[in-house]
Amino acid sequence: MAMAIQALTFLQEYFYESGHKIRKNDNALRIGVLSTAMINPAAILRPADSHGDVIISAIASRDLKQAQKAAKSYGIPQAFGSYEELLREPGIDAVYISLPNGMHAAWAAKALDAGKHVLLEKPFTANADEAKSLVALAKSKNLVLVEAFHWQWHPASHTVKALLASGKYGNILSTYARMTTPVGTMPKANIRWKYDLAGGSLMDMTYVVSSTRYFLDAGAPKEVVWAKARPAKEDSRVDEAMEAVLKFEVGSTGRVVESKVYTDMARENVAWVVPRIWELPSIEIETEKATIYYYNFMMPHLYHYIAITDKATGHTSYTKAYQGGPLWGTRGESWWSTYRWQLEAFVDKVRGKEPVHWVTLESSIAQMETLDAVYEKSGLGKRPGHQ
Ligand SMILES: NC(=O)C1=CN([C@@H]2O[C@H](COP(=O)(O)OP(=O)(O)OC[C@H]3O[C@@H](n4cnc5c(N)ncnc54)[C@H](OP(=O)(O)O)[C@@H]3O)[C@@H](O)[C@H]2O)C=CC1
Ligand SMILES: O=C1OC[C@@H](O)[C@H](O)[C@H]1O
Repeated sequence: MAMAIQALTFLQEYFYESGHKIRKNDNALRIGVLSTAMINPAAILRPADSHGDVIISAIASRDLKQAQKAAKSYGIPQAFGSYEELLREPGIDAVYISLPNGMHAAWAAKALDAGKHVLLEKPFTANADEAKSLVALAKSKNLVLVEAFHWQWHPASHTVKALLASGKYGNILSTYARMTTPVGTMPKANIRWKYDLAGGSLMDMTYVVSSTRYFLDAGAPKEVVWAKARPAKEDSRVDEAMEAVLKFEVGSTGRVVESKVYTDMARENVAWVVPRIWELPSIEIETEKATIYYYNFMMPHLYHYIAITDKATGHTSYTKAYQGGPLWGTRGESWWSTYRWQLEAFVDKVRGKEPVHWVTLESSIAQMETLDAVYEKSGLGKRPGHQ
C-alpha cells in the first residue's frame, strides 16, 4: 500500500502545490538534487513550489540525459551528468539526497565536504557505524544534516505526542507500529530488494522504528527481545518482512516498555486475492488509561485519524490535525504535505532560526543502532556500508 499512497501524494501535491507557486526571494536558498529518483517530485520539487525562500537550482544524474529530462519537466535551471559536478557548483547552498540507502553516507559526506547543507533521505545510512562517521563530519563542518523523517513535522504527529504528554492517559505501556505493502506490488528490480544498496523491508519502512522512538521519546533499545525476518526468495540476505519486539526506555524515566514493529514488502492478500489496501502505516500506543491509534502516520496529509479508546468506558473519540497543532500554531496550510512541513523546518534550520521540531543527529544514530540491533537479532546481520 505504501507505493499507492506515495502516488496519491504526487497527485495531491501536483494539484495543491502547483496552484500555489509563489515568487522567490532574491537570496532564496539554492538546493541541488542528487539523483532523478521517483521520490523527488513529492519530497522536494513540489514542496519547493510554495516556499518563497527555496529555489531548486540543479539536478544531477548518472546520465546527463535523465538529468536534462527532469530539469525540463520541473523547470530546474541546471542539469549535471554526475553528482560530483553538482557538488562542485559554488552557487548551491544545500542538497537533497535521494540515492539508494547504501549510497546515503558516502554522498552525504561528499556533499558536506563540498560545503553543502544536506537533507538526506531515510534511512540515514546503511548502519550505525556509517551514521556516526557522518554525524562527526557534519559537526566538524558546522553544516546542517538531517534525516528526512518528513512525517515528524506534520501537525497530526505533534497532536499525538501532546496527547501522550498531557498526563491524561497515564504512562505508556506498550506500542505496536506496522507498515506493509501488498505482495507483488513492489517490482523485483526495485532498489528495495538489493542487498548491496542496503535494501530490505525494515530499512525501507524504518518509519515503524522512527514512530515508536518518537512517541516514546526513546533512544536506542535496551534490548531486542526477538526479531524474525522473512528472507526474500531472490536474495535471502534481504528481509522481505521483519517482525520484532524491542524494549525501550520511555524518555529518561527509567520505565521500560515493549514495542512491536512489523514491516512487510510482500504482505499476503486476504484469501490470496484481496490486497490489504486499508493497511496504512499506523501505530497503536497503549497507555494506562487508553489506547491511542494513529492511522496513517506516514502520510497524514492524505488522510489520517487519531482514535482514543478509553479503557474504563470502552468509548472511542476521534481527532485529527491537518494544520497548526501544538508546535506550528498559525503557521502553514492545511494542504501542506509532510514534505512541505519538513522543508519549512529545514529552511529555518539552515537560516539559523529554531525549527519547531528537529530530527537530531543523535536520534539518527540511535535509529540506525536500532535497525542494526534488529538485523543482528534476526540473524541477517547489519546492512553493508558503501561499496
Ligand atoms: N521520504 C519518503 O517518503 C521516501 C523516501 N524514499 C527514499 O529515497 C531514496 C530513493 O528512493 P526511490 O525514489 O524509490 O528510488 P529510485 O530507485 O526511484 O531512485 C534512486 C535513484 O538513485 C540513483 N542511483 C544511483 N546509483 C544507483 C543504483 N546503483 N541503482 C539504482 N539507482 C541508483 C538513480 O538516479 P540517477 O540515475 O538519476 O543517477 C535513481 O533514480 C531511498 O533512500 C528511499 O528510502 C523513497 C520513497 C519515499
Ligand atoms: O519512504 C517510503 O515511503 C513510501 C513508500 O512507498 C516507500 O516504500 C518508502 O520508501
